[in-house]
Amino acid sequence: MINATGLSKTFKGGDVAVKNVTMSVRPGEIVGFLGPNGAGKTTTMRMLTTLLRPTSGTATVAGHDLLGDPARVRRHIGYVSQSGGVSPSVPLGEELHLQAMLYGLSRAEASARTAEVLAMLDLTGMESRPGGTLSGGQRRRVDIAFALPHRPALLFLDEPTTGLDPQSRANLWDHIRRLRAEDGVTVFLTTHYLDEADALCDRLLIIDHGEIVATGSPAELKAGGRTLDQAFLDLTGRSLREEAAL
Ligand SMILES: Nc1ncnc2c1ncn2[C@@H]1O[C@H](COP(=O)(O)OP(=O)(O)OP(=O)(O)O)[C@@H](O)[C@H]1O
Repeated sequence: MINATGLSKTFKGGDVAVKNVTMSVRPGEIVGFLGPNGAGKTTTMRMLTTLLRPTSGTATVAGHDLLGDPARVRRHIGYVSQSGGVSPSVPLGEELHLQAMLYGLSRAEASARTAEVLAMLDLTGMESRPGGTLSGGQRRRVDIAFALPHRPALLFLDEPTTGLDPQSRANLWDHIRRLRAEDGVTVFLTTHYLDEADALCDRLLIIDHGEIVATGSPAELKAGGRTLDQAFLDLTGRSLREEAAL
């Protein structure tokens, strides 16, 4: 579903954010992308979702060439950014319907798909609620709903549960698992929560200073009786990244 070879990104001014990343995600997997602050997760995700052009490297995403055919890649993926995109004042049913039409669905198809997507995220009956009236957990479910009208095969989630309480996080994990089980959606997500990576993901990729430093299932990374937190710190060190960057 994702095959990337040698992906790199150097920003203007010479900041090398991602160095020679080679990775793959198989159809139907839920893969977690972990790394300290500033490690290169969002930059990699933005390249894989066509939002940022790699400085070098190639990738196939959802069956299409990232650099040669980005429009087709976009048609087959969904992307939920860290900040989401729910309007605080527009009723969410209206906004989702509009979103579906922007993806090219007819008015009737958009209505049917809106109802379907709201049901998938347990939001049925909330169509008339503006985003500003929703709880944090509901808002994240709406963010995901907005990424689904065109039935993407691959969903990118950038820190989907940051700021949610434990109940809302567990609830969102259930929804992500359901998307995979019932619709066959492959999921690639970033997270700083290692319990989330452990509970939700089939496989983890760990990035540090722009390079992949480990890959494996949670069980593989915990081999030798380590917790995932210990494994993460062993692989990426204990220095504080934000302070180091100052
Ligand atoms: N537009 C930009 N211009 C210059 N440097 C950038 C830009 N965007 C990101 N960077 C730098 O690239 C590096 C990787 O950033 P990125 O946002 O990908 O990290 P991250 O792993 O997603 O971090 P976090 O966990 O804090 O979200 C950082 O050093 C960051 O400062």
